[in-house]
Amino acid sequence: MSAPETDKLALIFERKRRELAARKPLVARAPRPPSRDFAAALTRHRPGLPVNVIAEVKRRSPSGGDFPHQDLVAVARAYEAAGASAVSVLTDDVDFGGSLEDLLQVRAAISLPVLRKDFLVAPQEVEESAALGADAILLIADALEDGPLAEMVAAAKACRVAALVEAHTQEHAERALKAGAELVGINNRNLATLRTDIHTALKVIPTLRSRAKALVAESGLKTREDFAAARASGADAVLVGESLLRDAEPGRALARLLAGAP
Ligand SMILES: O=C(O)c1ccccc1NCC(=O)[C@H](O)[C@H](O)COP(=O)(O)O
Repeated sequence: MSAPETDKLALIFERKRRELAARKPLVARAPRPPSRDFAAALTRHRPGLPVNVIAEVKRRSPSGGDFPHQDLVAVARAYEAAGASAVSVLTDDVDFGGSLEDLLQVRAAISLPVLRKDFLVAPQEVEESAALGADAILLIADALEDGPLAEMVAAAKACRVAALVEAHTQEHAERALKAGAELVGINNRNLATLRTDIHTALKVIPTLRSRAKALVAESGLKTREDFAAARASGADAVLVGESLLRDAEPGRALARLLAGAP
């Protein structure tokens, strides 16, 4: 494996640290809106649905290149109509073509809880995300040391924004719990090599079931069988982006998966 491939996550985090050091603190332009309950959306039992879905919007990704849908608000509205439980918005610009403005616009257009999916490196960014109106943030255990991870989980609790703490291995999932995480995501994508294997989540999630408030299987999920396997492993929700965004109609693609049609 080439160095850039093996080091993708590390490179993103190095860039994020440089960006944070070079900018001024973000100030919200409007009062923080009442937050929407992300944890409840992940754990709500919805009869007839295979699993709760956090449906993702992004313009591109390092592994997937450009996606055909650039109007993220329209896609998010279609996800809501199709039965998504929450929406994830990539706010990283360089690798995903996103922004905080996207997050605000998507949130204003729908009534579901919205996850800020980014590569946050410091408690300041947790506080900024909450002030700007994110209902939830993603933290990546594989890339954060124990101290900063625990500080960021604590910052999220203090400013009442839900923290979904993601890990790619059992070891990092244990670190996430030790840091105080209540919502844990197992990412099937190895963020060093970018390859996905859904068995990653299927193996780790059952070991966490009694220790987390909600569990999420992330990345590489494409079929209703994948959804059912994630649910059977103990996942409350799945996080799905690319397989929906490759469809000419992402909302219809989600509705088909939730309804079980081929
Ligand atoms: O998706 C990438 O290429 C990627 C590269 C480097 C860091 C993170 C990356 N993706 C973040 C995610 O894990 C996904 O956006 C998310 O879990 C949805 O996955 P998918 O359904 O496979 O789009």
